[in-house]
Amino acid sequence: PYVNTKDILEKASEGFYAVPALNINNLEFLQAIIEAGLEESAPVIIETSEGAIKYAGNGNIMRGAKLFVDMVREYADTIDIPVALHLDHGKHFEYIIAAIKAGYSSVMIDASEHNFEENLSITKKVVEIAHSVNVSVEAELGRLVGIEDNVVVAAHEAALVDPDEAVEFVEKTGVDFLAPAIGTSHGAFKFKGEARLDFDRLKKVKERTGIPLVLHGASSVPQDIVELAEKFGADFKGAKGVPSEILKETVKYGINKVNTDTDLRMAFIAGLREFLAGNPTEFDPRKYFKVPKEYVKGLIKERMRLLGCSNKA
Ligand SMILES: O=C(COP(=O)(O)O)N(O)CCCOP(=O)(O)O
Ligand SMILES: [Zn+2]
Repeated sequence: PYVNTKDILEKASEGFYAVPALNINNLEFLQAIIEAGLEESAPVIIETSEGAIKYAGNGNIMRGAKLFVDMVREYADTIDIPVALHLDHGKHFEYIIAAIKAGYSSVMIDASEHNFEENLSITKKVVEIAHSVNVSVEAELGRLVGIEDNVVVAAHEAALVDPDEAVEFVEKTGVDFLAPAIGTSHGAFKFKGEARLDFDRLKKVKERTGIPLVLHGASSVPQDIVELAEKFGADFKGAKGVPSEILKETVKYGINKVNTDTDLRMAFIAGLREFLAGNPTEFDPRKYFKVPKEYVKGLIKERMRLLGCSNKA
């Protein structure tokens, strides 16, 4: 069934596990995600960024949002695992309102580049609107910056979440789940040196707010996938993600939604490059997208098990 993201995440928070939030831009990634959820009997959170909505709607925001709601609802209403659709990194009202109008389960208002007061007032406004039509809301405190080479430069320190602000922020905005910046960053090149996240801040935010928490920039960038893609012509030199054991630690300290996009992209491109190299005569997308989808599905199933949401549907 199609559910509210908040329902999935409150169960995860109570059960001390996490659910991957999986980004889509097209049909194939959605298919891989749904199949993985069914095979793992796990709850599924699908999310689309503003860029994905623009891409699917060819620039028409309402069309893009409606396309994703229709695709996801058609699947969700015909299977027995809970499925939610979330707007990821909503920064502009036209996307946030379009997502709410189209029928998204939840929206993120990402006002983290503003100062605390402005982030708070913008988030409060979105929560009032979204809650009036039973849509749940995610917000972000602090900014996504890698903790470079173990030296947490003062500037980065300032970018990380301030646990003292988190309580006031959650109380005054009524936000349903929160993304505290603890040292991750988007993409495949997250750390130059050793991967390090600020668990101390994470623990404090969880203790003080008690609400479901979100980790952005959480992809692991598995080396075997990187090597497979490079074997068939990719150049991902220096790619490094969040090691699995560190990801597991974040769940222990209160993370319940784990944003995962880069890993899906890496699995897909590795599978696609491998298949195309071995099948020069193939030109049917239903054939040449099959192996990439299998790689994406396999990675998602592993991640569901790592995060503890398998058999939690
Ligand atoms: O936190 C993440 C993904 O983190 P990852 O890169 O570690 O997978 N996300 O919110 C996904 C952001 C995708 O945005 P866009 O479609 O504009 O590229
Ligand atoms: Zn993100």
